[in-house]
Amino acid sequence: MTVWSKLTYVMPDSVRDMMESYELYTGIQNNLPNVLAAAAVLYAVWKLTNFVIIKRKLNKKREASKIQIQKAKAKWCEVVDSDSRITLEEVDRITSMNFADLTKSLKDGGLKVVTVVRAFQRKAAIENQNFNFICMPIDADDVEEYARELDAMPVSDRGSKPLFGIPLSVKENEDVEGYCATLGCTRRLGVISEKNSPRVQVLKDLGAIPFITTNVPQGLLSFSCANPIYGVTTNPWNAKREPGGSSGGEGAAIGSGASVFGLGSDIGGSIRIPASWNGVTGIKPTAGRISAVGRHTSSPGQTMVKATAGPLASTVDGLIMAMRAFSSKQMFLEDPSIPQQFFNEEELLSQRPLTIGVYYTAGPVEVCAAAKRAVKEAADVLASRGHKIVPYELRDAELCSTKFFPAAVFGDGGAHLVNLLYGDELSHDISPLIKLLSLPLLLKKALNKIISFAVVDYAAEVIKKNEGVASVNDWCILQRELQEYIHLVISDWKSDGIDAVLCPPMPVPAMPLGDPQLAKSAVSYCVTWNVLNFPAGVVPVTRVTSADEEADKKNFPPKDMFHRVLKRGLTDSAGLPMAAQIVTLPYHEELCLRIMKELESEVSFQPLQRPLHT
Ligand SMILES: CCCCCCCC/C=C\CCCCCCCC(=O)NCC(=O)O
Repeated sequence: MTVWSKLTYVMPDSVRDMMESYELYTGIQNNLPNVLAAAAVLYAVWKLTNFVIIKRKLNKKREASKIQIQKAKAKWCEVVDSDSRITLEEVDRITSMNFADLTKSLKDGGLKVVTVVRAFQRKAAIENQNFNFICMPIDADDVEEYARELDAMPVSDRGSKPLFGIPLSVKENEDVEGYCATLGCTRRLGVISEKNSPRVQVLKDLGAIPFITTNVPQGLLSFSCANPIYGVTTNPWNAKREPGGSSGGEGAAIGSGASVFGLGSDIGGSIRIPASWNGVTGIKPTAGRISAVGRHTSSPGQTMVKATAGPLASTVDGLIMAMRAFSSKQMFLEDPSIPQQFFNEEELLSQRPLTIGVYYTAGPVEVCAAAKRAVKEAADVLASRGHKIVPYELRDAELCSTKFFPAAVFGDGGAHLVNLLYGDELSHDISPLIKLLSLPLLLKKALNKIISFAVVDYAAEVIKKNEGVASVNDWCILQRELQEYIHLVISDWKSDGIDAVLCPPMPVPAMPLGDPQLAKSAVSYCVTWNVLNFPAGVVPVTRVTSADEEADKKNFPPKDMFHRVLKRGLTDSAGLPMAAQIVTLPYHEELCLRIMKELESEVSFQPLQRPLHT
C-alpha cells in the first residue's frame, strides 16, 4: 500500500469526493513528495512566524515593564537613601546586630520598629547598587504604616508577635499581595498576586515586615541568579562570583547585611546553595510539612521530588523563629491541608547525646579541600560537645542525582518550563537547557544516543532524562523504586542508630559568574536530600584559605569537563565562606535546628561586615 492510498483510506468520504470533483485527487497523487515537502515548509513557516510574533510581543512587554520597574526602584532607593531620619552610623549599628539581640531590642522597645525598617531599607538600597538582589521594594508607605502600628503596641502585648518588627525579605516566587511572582519569566509579568502566600501572611501576622522581594534565576532551575527582567545578582563576598540560586537574591541580601530574615524555596538546593555561598544559614524542611500554597516552582504538579519553601537567616535563631511560625496554629488555619505538626520545643532543647554519621564525598562529584575541612571542623566541634561521630556511607549515592532527581523534574520532558519560556529572551544560564528540552522527542532520542558515546556515564544519564518518562507505567515504576530506596535509607539509619548526618552542601565555594551553567553536577550533595525528602540545613563554618587553594591545585582531580570547571573556580577562592550540611529524618526539623545551633555556637565564623559609614 502506498502512502497516498493509506491517506485516502483514512480520509472521510466527503473529503475524498470533493477532491476528486476538483481533480485535486489525481494532482496530489501524482505530486505526493512535492505536496508533502510544501506542507512541511508551510508548517515550519507558520511555526516560525508564530514564534517571531510571540517573541516580539514578549520583548515589548518586558522592555516596557523593565523601565517601570527600574524607575520605581530608583525612586525608592533615592527616597530611602536620602532619609535624614536615619544616619549611616545607625544603619551600621542596627544591621550588624545579631538576630536574637535585634528581636529583643524591638520587643522591649529599646529600638523602634520604624527605625529598624528604615535602617534595613537604607542598607538594602545601598547594597543593591553593588549586588542587585532586589526585584521590587515593598511600597515604603505601607511598610511605614505597619511599622508605626507595631510601635503603637504596648510592650506588654508584644509577646503575641514573636517576630515583632523584624524586616522580612521574600524570594520573588512567593505571592506577595500587589506584586508579581515572575520567576524571571516575561510571560508572568503583569500577573499580580491577589493575596499573600500563607507563609508571608503568617510571618506578617506574627510581626515580620516584608520590605523587599528578591531575585531568582529564570525558571528557578539553576544555582546562578540572573534573568532578563531583573538582571544579574552577584555575591557580596566577591562580586565576580555567583550568589547561588535559586534563592540567590535572598543569599546576597542576607549575606550583605541588608536583611536578617528571608523566605526561599528548594527543590535541588535552592535554599542551601545560596546560604552556603553567602555565609548565612538556611534550612530546607521536609516537603509536605510547610504549606505549598502561593509558591511558584520550576516543575509544578510533579510530586515525586517536591519543592518546599523554607527560611534563610543571618543566624539559626531566625530559622527557628520561622519554623515555629510555619508550625503554628495561625499556619494551620491559613492552610488546613498541611498536617498539624506543632513545633517540637522539647526536641529543639533536648541535650541527649546523638550519633551523627559523617561523609565527605558521595557519588561521582569530587569535593574541594575547604569543603572537606568545613565538614571536618564541624565534626570535631560536635564531637567535643559529646556527640558520637561515625562514618556514614549513603547507599547507592549516585542514584539520587543521576536518576531520581532529573527523571522527576524532567518527567514531563521539560514541557512546563519550555511553555513558560516560549519566545522569551533566555538568560545565559538556562538557555542551553531550554534549547535541549525544546527539541522534538525524536531528535532528543537521536541526540541522547550520540551523547551516550561521547559523554562520561553519569552526565549522559542525567542529560538523557530530558526525554521525560515514556508512560504512566514508567512513572509509577520510578515512584515505587524511589519509595523503596527511601525506606532502605531510613532502615540503614535505624539499624546504625544514626540520628543525623553531617556532609558538605556543595563541593566548591561560590563559583565564578557563569560557571554553574557548565557544572550542574555540583548540586548533587544537596539534591540527595530533596530526593529522600529529609530536612537539611546549612551553617557557615569557615572560609577558604590559601592553603586550601594550594592543596586543590595539586589534588583536585580534573577527571572530566565538569570537574575542570569546578577546579578552575577554586583559583582565587580564598576568603569565600564554606558551610556544613546537617540532615535529619523526615519531619525532624527541630533536631536539625538543634544541631545547627550547637554547631553555630562553637565555630568562629564571622559574617561579612561592610560598614557604610567610614
Ligand atoms: C552527579 C551529577 C548529577 C546532577 C544532577 C542534576 C541535574 C541537572 C539539571 C538541572 C540543574 C538543576 C539545578 C538545580 C538548582 C536548584 C533548583 C531549586 O532548588 N529550585 C527551587 C524551586 O524550584 O523552588
